[in-house]
Amino acid sequence: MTRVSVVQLGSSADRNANLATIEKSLRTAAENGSAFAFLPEASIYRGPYDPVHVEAEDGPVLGRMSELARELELNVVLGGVWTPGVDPEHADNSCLVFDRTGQIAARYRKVHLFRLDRSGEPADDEAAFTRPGDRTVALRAGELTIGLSVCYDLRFPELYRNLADAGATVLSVPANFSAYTGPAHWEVLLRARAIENLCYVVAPAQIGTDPTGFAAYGHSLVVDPWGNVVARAGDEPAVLTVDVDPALVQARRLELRSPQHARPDVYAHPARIEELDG
Ligand SMILES: O=C(O)CNC(=O)[C@H](CS)NC(=O)CCC(=O)C(=O)O
Repeated sequence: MTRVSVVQLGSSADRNANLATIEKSLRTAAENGSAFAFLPEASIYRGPYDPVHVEAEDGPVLGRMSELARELELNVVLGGVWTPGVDPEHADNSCLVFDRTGQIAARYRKVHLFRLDRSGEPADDEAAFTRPGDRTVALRAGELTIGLSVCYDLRFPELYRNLADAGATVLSVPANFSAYTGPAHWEVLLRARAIENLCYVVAPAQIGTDPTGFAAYGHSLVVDPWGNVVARAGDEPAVLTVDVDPALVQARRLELRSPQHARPDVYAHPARIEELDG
């Protein structure tokens, strides 16, 4: 068993205030006896893109995250933070994992960039200020293997199958999911990713509206490998603490072997199109 905490935040554009809230949440996670804390996307800063909010790994903000991980002896999965990308106008949206000594143990750069075109509203277009990543990343961490992703990645099941094939038993989906899509899509997609890969899914989320007017859905969730919701938050800040049992992943995968029954060799070819005449 590995105890993990999933943190729900309502981050703002005030980095110092966010860091103070993050610190409190991490202290709660450590007091609860967790080995891991999962933080949502945009934990450190949530607001309009500006190159001043791109964080260097050896800078003060990520340095503070590293110190906290070391002080609390807590592995910290920092959901999504802007790190230096191709140029100052295009950062990477990175998930960084700090181990309990404060070292960065894994880096994943968000592969799928969010775009939403609602009629009558300016498009949400993450690619305007973000460079997409091009590699999947899973982290072996004691008895768990954690597959990394960020927010909009949730809509792409192939990514999670790739992570499960690499041995992931826990899928991490830190989010700043929109309140527009969330009610219909968030829980359904998270539970589907758990069920189709027979993995735990941990999904820390943002709440509230950021200074750009983006309203987040909240409802952080932990799902077990059978698709059951084992913990859920509402629309308030929260620290959800659960025990994750990798033996349950193995047990369910012996009952139901659907991941092994996948036929990527078949899906590699376009469908044959038949015509119904008359
Ligand atoms: O801009 C930042 O600070 C960090 N990036 C985000 O918050 C991104 C782009 S706005 N949010 C999502 O991917 C939401 C996806 C979503 O809501 C859906 O798939 O329906």
